[in-house]
Amino acid sequence: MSTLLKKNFKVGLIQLAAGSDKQKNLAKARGKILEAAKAGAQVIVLPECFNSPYGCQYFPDYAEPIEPSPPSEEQSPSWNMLSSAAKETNTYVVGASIPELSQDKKTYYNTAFVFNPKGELLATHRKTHLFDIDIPGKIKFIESDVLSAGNKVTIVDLPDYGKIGLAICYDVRFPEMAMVAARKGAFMLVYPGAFNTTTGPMHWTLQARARAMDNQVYVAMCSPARDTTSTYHAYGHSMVVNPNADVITELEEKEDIAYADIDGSKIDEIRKGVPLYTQRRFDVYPDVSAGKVRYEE
Ligand SMILES: O=C(O)CCC(=O)C(=O)O
Repeated sequence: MSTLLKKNFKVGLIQLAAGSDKQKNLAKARGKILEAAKAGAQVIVLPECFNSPYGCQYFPDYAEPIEPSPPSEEQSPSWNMLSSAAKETNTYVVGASIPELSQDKKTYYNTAFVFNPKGELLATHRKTHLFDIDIPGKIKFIESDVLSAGNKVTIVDLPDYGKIGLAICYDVRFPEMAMVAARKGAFMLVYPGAFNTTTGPMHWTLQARARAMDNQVYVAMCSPARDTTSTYHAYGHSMVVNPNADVITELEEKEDIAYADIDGSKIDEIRKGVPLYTQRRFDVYPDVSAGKVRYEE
């Protein structure tokens, strides 16, 4: 019996390319959830922006209101597909993410959902750090032109397994979020994310391994597949990293599903060998997970 994980399980990361037809994107995502469940995955993750192409110009057209909850099929076909696929496959589904339209219809967010095997919503995470970057000659992307930011660290208790930390893409670059989730007991950090062909080769694997190494937890990064006919070229390379910061599964750039066994004893073994959790010096520096942290679990 492990300290953080009640039961070992298989995670499945679905790397798919979303095109311009939302209905087709949802049907494809649903089919892949069924496929992953059939292959034995008990926790299934979709990539950032799975119902729409990735880009500020698309978000308003593909956005769905999810409040009041539960939204009707007409209001949010994406929410309803995720809920019914989780129920049908008896799995946890991290349905991440879609552009969300706020209830007052004034604000857009980039929002991920977690459903339990009964199809009930356990949590939502609104991307907290918006992807506003400008690397001259390479990539400029200003998500805040259209989206607003979420305002919390999200920790989700999966009753069969334990707690996961959930954040989206650019959020991975802010180690404080990961630290808060890990120190509050998360065994795995899940990041649906659409890095690109500039920042992906530079930092995708490094970020995943760094968050795993610093926190001695599993890290799951789930990307869209690369579509070179689209306006944004996703990096792909969905991967799972273990608590020793080893990449234990990694895809290429095309559509595929990555599977990995999540084993609680591995976390205990790594933490026993390198006992960071008993060696931290909060008398020398502050504990970012203590004091004023806005989080939800
Ligand atoms: O951090 C990066 O390099 C990419 C982030 C990104 O693509 C996103 O937040 O959607």
